[in-house]
Amino acid sequence: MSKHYLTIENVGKTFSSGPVSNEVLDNVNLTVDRGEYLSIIGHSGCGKSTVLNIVAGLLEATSGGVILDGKEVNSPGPDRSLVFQNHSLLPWLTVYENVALAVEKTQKRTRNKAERHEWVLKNLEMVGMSHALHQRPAEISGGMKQRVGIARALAMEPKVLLLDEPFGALDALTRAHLQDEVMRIQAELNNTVLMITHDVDEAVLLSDRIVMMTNGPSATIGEILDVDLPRPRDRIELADNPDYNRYRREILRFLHEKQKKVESFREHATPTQQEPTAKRA
Ligand SMILES: Nc1ncnc2c1ncn2[C@@H]1O[C@H](COP(=O)(O)OP(=O)(O)OP(=O)(O)O)[C@@H](O)[C@H]1O
Repeated sequence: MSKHYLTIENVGKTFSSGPVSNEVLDNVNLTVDRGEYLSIIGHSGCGKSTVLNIVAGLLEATSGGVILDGKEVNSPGPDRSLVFQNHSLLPWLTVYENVALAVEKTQKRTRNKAERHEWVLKNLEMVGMSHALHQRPAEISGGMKQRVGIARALAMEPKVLLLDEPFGALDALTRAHLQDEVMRIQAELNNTVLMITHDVDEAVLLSDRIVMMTNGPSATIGEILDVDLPRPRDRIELADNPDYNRYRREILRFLHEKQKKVESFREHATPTQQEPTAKRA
């Protein structure tokens, strides 16, 4: 058995539609330790969400598999909670009820009614949403909805928190604020986190390691960067930190090189090759 908390082993994924098949992932191998904050970065369409969805159990790998805390992942489960770019709150429920519903589903055996109530309040307090318990999603801002989504995910006490561009739809100031909140919460809870992002600064600021994916088709892990910056991290101070800037440059270099390869492929491809994400089975 792997000593790692989360293991993604030789994962491949091919989507098929009639005679056309699209090998999105090939031989993805990754291990994540307990309490680690790991980001996945890569060009649009390379297969980042596909990796996350396989870990979430929402998609089945065509080859290989995922092991979390010694158990193979075969379906979605409360040990993995997902936060998407666009909130997925139930619009007819209040902020409190949205979190309470997840707590009812996952904590009934471990907490009694009063404890579950306190737990909902605690998680909403952690993300700074205690003032809006009785409002519905339509009555709060995008940043507030993401906060509630994060509270709901945390309240489930997952073994791994899966974040799919959680700040992607937010304006720059709200995003910065929420990133700081997530760092504070992470310092307190030490969750195991797998996050997808397009944002190089966000990846360096939040992560212990950054996984850089190659472009598809048949995307895999290109490089992994260890981010050895002391915590707590302060975005203003980091702007002048030579290591921070070196990490940023390394990611940008990787992404730039991969982009050049795609452009050169497109320039030299014959018309039948010009659809890099779809190939005949
Ligand atoms: N359910 C599906 N059925 C068929 N093809 C899919 C499915 N999900 C994803 N794909 C294809 O897999 C490829 C990778 O998609 P994915 O969403 O994983 O990429 P991504 O790196 O997360 O992209 P982005 O950064 O733009 O969100 C794309 O070509 C996409 O069209």
